Amino acid sequence: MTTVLQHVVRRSILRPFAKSFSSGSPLVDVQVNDKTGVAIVKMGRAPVNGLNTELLGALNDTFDSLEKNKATGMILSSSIPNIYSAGLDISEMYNGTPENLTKFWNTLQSMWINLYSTPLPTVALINGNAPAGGCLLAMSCEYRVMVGSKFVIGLNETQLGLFAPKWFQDTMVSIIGPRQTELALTSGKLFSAQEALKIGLIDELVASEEEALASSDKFFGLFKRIPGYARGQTKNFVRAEVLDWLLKNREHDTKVFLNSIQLPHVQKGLGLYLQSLKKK
Ligand SMILES: CCCCC/C=C\C/C=C\C/C=C/C(=O)SCCNC(=O)CCNC(=O)[C@H](O)C(C)(C)COP(=O)(O)OP(=O)(O)OC[C@H]1O[C@@H](n2cnc3c(N)ncnc32)[C@H](O)[C@@H]1OP(=O)(O)O
Repeated sequence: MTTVLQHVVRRSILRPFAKSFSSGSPLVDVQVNDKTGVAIVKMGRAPVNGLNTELLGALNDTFDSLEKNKATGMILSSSIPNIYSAGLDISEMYNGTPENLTKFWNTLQSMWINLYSTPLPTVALINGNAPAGGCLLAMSCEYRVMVGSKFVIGLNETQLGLFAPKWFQDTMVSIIGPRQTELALTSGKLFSAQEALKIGLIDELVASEEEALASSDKFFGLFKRIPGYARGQTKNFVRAEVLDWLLKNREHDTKVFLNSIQLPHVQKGLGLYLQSLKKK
């Protein structure tokens, strides 16, 4: 039997996410809680939320609009069952022209800079697998809640014959430290939910989206009495080192990406990996 309290709690979690806010893209759904001002942003690019130029651009525009429209917080999640994001869309990196590869990489950099540095409090509600770029999205938020114990998360780039760029690596170092990051990245480890919780890569593991929303509410509640400017500046200082590297080295980072990704053996590896995914 549902108690009155359970009913009230359930209603307060589920009902208020009613006001839609157009992201301007069919790939990103945004609902703003009209009482709290918290936005829930759901990626919805079938089949696996592969991060292509279009989805990355749509996310970037969404983050901008939420800041401009004075949202009070953001939950980044997915509307695709069992998938948070499969990471960068490999088809964008396979056989791409230098122009398209550059545009793709620059859009990824801009999206990350915006997400990582937003003054809004951010929660990743990880309701599916989150390899590589999917893990980067989650790690760039301030708090990570995974729903269900069957999913994996991590930077598995070396398994594809790639390496995670320095800013991906630094983002992980800032969460689980250099020792665990080195171990995880050199082996391309995908952590189970339990392992991720133990190592601190996620903050909570819950059984349902309802619980995850309640955890997010609790996280946002921490800042109720904290002036936004003080909170934002503090976040800036904590994140400055990781962020500044990319801000100062964008061109160099793009060159490293372009030069490495176009190497014949790297392209061959990507082609084989894509084929292996399609054969499954
Ligand atoms: C040495 C040189 C280095 C250069 C270094 C410079 C910079 C670094 C460059 C890049 C960093 C890379 C970051 C990345 O994010 S790479 C992406 C890594 N992602 C993965 O490895 C995940 C792969 N996918 C999966 O494991 C699974 O798909 C899944 C997410 C667990 C979901 O499994 P499920 O069974 O539900 O789905 P399918 O596997 O059947 O997939 C459905 C469909 O989607 C296609 N697909 C899956 N993932 C991707 C992807 N990342 N990109 C493009 N397409 C993807 C898959 O092929 C299927 O396609 P189909 O046509 O068969 O429907």
